[in-house]
Amino acid sequence: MNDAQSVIKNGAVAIKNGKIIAVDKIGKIQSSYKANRMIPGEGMVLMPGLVNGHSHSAMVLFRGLADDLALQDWLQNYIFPAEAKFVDDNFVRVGEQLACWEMIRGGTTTFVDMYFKPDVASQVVNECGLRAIIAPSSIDFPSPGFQGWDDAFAAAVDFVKRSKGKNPRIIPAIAAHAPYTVSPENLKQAIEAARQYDVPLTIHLAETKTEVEDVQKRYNATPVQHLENLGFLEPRVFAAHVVWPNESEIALMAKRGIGVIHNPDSNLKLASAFAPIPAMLKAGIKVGLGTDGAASNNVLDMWKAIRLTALIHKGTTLDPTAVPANTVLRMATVGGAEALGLADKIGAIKVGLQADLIQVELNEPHLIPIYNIISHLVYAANAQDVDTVIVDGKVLMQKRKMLTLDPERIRLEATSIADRIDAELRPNKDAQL
Ligand SMILES: CSC[C@H]1O[C@@H](n2cnc3c(O)ncnc32)[C@H](O)[C@@H]1O
Ligand SMILES: [Zn+2]
Repeated sequence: MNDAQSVIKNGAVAIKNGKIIAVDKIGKIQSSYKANRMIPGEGMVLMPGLVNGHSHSAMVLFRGLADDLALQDWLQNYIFPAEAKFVDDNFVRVGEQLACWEMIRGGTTTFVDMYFKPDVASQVVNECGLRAIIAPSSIDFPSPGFQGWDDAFAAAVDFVKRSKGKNPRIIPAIAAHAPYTVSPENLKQAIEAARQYDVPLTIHLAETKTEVEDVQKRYNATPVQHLENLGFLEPRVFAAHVVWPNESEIALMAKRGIGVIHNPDSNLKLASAFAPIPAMLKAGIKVGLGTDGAASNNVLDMWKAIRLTALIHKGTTLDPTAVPANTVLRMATVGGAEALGLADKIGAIKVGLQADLIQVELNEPHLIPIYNIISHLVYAANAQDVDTVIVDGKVLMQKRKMLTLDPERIRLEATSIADRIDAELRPNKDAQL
């Protein structure tokens, strides 16, 4: 994922103080460096860790709770009520641990968490060793722990002020839910705070046709144009979904330099439609990939997002070259890093970048033979093939064994929370079965 997209056979990487200091053939690396620790890589590909640009991590505890619904019905009638009832510190602690376990297992090394209880989320991220943008989310009506926008937003800004620059792996950010749930005045507050504290800002944008119609009716503008009218669009902003932009909005997003995070699984499951990714890439928009939360996916599996991205746009455009394999792999790594404003730190195997790397095993039958490694990573590999995960030079998983989290304890705690949710939401579950 360097500029030339080079593939080095029998390569090696030297890491010092969490950074990549050399990339070359193994012979050259071994003759130039003496390592305290060597991680073997025979039969594996070493690649940059995956960048999940949009998730609501702790929602893993709502996985499978409400399927086969359209976004507004899903949110208003199932997810918001469940969040009001169950999301507290313990829910986020256990949910975040479960999400981090799933993401490390599948080779994600950086993720964006747009959710609640950012201090709890940050503690889990700090302990498990991943890299994250933690974006506590504000919305105009009551959300877990808050009455409405004012107190939620004040707490989010307080989190940003307290945590900025404290931990190089945790980047605080501002998040406003969406143009249909946040007033124009509050959207302006959000971008002003992001500017004042020099942090990223994320938002759900143009996700459904209903949103476009609603925003048009209320503000006499389509969603992206509405944000432009508020002076909201600039390179620190990255928007999730953007399924329904018109041509002039695509040009506008490119001109303003905002990032877009494509979430194909969620867009298909909530029947939102297909985002015009080929047109956005052609316009020069920085496009990354995300999973969205596990209540609308239902897994935090970037390989699934990669595969879907490579396939669906061929189908919608009737063009097999619409989004080629190397472009999709770029979107899942360095392209995502660019969209999040992190390309100076992560996304590629390049000297000077942080050592956020994964090893993918190539010995399973679905990966034999190998003519083209990029083809395999996009069209054939899956999360179970990830063998080793390294972030900032620290090994978080090796030989598929989690080194920084306790899966057995997480499984027990997650199951016990889910049992309580199930008992409250479906008291007569056994009778239904
Ligand atoms: C205030 S941001 C967190 C908020 O967003 C909800 N959410 C999860 N997925 C989506 C989506 O695809 N579109 C809009 N909102 C979504 C989540 O449940 C939280 O309440
Ligand atoms: Zn989302």
